[in-house]
Amino acid sequence: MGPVEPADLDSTYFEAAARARLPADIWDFMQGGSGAERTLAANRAQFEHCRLRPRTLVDVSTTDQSLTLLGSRLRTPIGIAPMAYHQLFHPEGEVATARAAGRAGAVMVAGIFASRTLEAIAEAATGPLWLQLYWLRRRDALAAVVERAEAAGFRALVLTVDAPRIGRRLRDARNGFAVPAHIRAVNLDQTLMAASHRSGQGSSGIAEHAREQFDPSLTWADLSWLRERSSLPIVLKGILTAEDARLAAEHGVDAVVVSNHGGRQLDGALPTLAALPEVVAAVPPTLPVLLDGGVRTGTDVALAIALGARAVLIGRPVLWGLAVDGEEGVARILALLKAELDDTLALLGRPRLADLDHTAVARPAGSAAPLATPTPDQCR
Ligand SMILES: Cc1cc2nc3c(=O)[nH]c(=O)nc-3n(C[C@H](O)[C@H](O)[C@H](O)COP(=O)(O)O)c2cc1C
Ligand SMILES: O=C(O)C(=O)c1ccccc1
Repeated sequence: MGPVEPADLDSTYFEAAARARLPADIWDFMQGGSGAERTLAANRAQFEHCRLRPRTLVDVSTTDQSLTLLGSRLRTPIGIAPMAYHQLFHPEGEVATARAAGRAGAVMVAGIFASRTLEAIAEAATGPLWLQLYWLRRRDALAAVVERAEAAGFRALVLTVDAPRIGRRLRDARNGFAVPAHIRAVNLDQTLMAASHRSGQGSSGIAEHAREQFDPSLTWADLSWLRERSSLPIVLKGILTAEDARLAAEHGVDAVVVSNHGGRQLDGALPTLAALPEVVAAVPPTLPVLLDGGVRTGTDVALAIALGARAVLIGRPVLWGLAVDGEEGVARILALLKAELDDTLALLGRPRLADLDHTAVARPAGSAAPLATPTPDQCR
């Protein structure tokens, strides 16, 4: 056998290759964060800051990264975060992403701003699909999408709660970013979408669109509206505090995603890995907590799971893979992350996900002892 494709040794190749292929404004839209991009950087920095405590002389001849999440069997805790308009990155869009997710045995969260129909995505998928929602002023349009998702076989609804409006994305404002006319959020009534395709004054088409169509009056009391319309599990995405985690549990949600939207919403918000322990501590142990934001390696996945996440979602690297080689590119990204996680589990002496607890994480700066219990300041 010859040497392995250097491309498949880590995800940075895909990042560079995607940048070389994409128009500069689409690259900026994808890669960028809000404001000074402090939270975008902090998500990565927090993972860099944490260290693992490997155990030895553990039988790791069999490793296992499979799990059951909201009733679905998954071959990996690494899933695909909801992202708008995959056709910006490849002509097959979400259909290619769904095929790759199925091949990996990974969950895919499709976005309400998907550029392919829910039915086409479901047709292509061979693994579990969840649908992400924004709280639209047009509740009839939201209800229609929920009904179609349920009919198409989607298995959970993921309501994004960190975007009553779009964050100040300076790159998009400078570029006057607008979604190209031929790429459409086909699951929504086109009469609602016009603003997305025009660049606004000192703002992007997406920000203008959200100002028109997103309902910023959403509160906890509105969750019952969604409950009444669907029997699917409900997941809240964008929880960063113990207070909101407690409220989520009290309101009967089925899971939460610790997320700051990949540093694209509130700049200055805390990094997700730092928020994770307090969220985990605030909810019953049976309530799954997921995390996204800056997860780039198998080590990152293991750190998140050790600090209490049941699974992680990957954002931008999936789009790098999609831009580089469609379904095949996404499949390669997922295979790479899974292989890295498999190596991490073996070398860490924790061959199953259930073996990964807070004792696998060291305090920073070389301190050997784990904290007795995970606390909000663990590995800060
Ligand atoms: C291009 C792009 C589009 C996104 N669109 C959505 C969206 O429509 N809905 C949503 O809830 N999150 C959206 N997100 C946020 C992701 O779901 C996720 O929280 C974030 O990308 C995770 O961070 P990471 O990219 O560092 O992995 C988007 C992110 C990117 C990069
Ligand atoms: O959520 C996002 O980050 C995002 O970029 C977006 C895209 C389209 C509509 C709304 C938000």
